[in-house]
Amino acid sequence: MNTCFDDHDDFSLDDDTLHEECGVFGVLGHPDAAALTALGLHALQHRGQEAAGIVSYDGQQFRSERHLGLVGDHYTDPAMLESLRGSMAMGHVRYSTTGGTVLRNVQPLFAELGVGGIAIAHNGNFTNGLFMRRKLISDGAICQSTSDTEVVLHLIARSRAKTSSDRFIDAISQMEGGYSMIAMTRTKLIAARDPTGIRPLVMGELDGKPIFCSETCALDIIGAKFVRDVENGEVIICEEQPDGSISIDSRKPALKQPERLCLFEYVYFARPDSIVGGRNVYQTRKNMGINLAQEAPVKADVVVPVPDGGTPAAIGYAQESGIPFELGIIRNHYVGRTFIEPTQQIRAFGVKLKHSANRAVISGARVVLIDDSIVRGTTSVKIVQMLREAGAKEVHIRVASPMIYYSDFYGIDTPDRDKLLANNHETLADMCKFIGADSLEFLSIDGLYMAVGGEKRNNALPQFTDHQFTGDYPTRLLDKEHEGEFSKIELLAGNG
Ligand SMILES: O=P(O)(O)OC[C@H]1O[C@H](OP(=O)(O)OP(=O)(O)O)[C@H](O)[C@@H]1O
Ligand SMILES: NC(=O)CC[C@H](N)C(=O)O
Repeated sequence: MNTCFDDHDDFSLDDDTLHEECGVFGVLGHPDAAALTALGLHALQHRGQEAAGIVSYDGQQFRSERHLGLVGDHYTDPAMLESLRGSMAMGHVRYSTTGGTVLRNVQPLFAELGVGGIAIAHNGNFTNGLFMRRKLISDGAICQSTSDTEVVLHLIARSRAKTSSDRFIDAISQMEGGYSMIAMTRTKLIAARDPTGIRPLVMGELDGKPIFCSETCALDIIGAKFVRDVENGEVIICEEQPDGSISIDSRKPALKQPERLCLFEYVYFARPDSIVGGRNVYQTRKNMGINLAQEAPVKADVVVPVPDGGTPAAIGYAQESGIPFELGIIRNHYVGRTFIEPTQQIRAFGVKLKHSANRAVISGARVVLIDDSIVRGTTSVKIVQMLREAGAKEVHIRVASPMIYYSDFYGIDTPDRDKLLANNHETLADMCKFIGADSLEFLSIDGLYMAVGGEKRNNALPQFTDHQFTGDYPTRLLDKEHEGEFSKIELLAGNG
């Protein structure tokens, strides 16, 4: 993870890591707006651990706190929450996809415009962000960050539309890629989801006041009710009226397209207790395990998950196969997610810090090891070795998603294609040999679709965004097509 230096703060589209996503939260009309936002962000922490920010509006002025680090590192301080006064607040937890981990890129981003102040927060990644940025800069724009999200602020500033919400709509209509966004003006809280609906965004309600957030787990933590998903291509504008009531206006500026939510939300990103696209994530992961047991059975003594990601699928596999589920690997919870570390060397070390074998279960056993996904294979190699050292007789790996062949450009930021295990090896047998397992099988794409949506993939009109597995990108990839042209831009060194 880069913390402050600009040699990492560039515009390269591919790096070595498979990043998380971001999480967004916003609330209007509640006296404890900032505290609710801090709690919501805490529930969304799994979506991004680099930085967290909150912006509030107290009727007179906007207040902002943006910090590198975890929500709990900063927003548990009562004085800090006290300073974020006002009944409207929004926040963001970040995992960078465009622009490094430096303070200037921490969201929400804020700008003072002709129409008043506006703050924006973004989960996703624009596939024409660098292209638009170059256009804006040549037109005189002065960029303060290296994040793709800032482009939206410039487009709002330049829009000829009259109201701030119309300007926001005008701005996002020019953007392509994946985005779930929240924006806040002096009077309005706005939520928007890209036309394909790649990233999730839900609407909730607490004491009659609207809330928007990336996942329902952020509603649960504050005791808010789930109202509905923000639809793909929808912009919802909430405004406090003089009598204290809140108007809610739904607009559909984009041409209607079928929704294609990203399958990786179900495979890995979303919290298991969240309801994403109307489906309980835990249940979809269990289904993946059930389908995997049907597709790739094996004779074994125990089903062992790679915790935490592999646990729900392992429960499903065990139930379907009749092989007992055991916690054969114990996870140290004081280590974060491992595939987000910057270098392969540190990653390898991280896996050891994180998992240890439970010898009492493993010794002398034929193990079916279940993981949710294999990206580079780092985790699998280490864990197989660890299980063998703990005395496992056989180790059979079963992966609850298909092989990953393609990079992501919508907010996950997968490693270069040549670092993906499936691209580095000709055959399944080669992969298995590299990992050191006795056998290796992946869930089929139809098995994954069935687990999530109950139907096989409709190849003519796929129900989900699944480019990691299929190479079928639901939007143009303009920045990728012009990749070489964006690499070097001068930037001020330092953290601010
Ligand atoms: O093949 P690799 O490059 O090693 O990446 C894949 C691994 O990374 C993820 O787990 P992560 O370490 O993020 O932990 P989690 O399951 O606890 O979230 C995923 O669940 C796999 O175990
Ligand atoms: N992972 C994300 O959703 C990142 C949002 C935005 N593209 C950023 O880099 O800040």
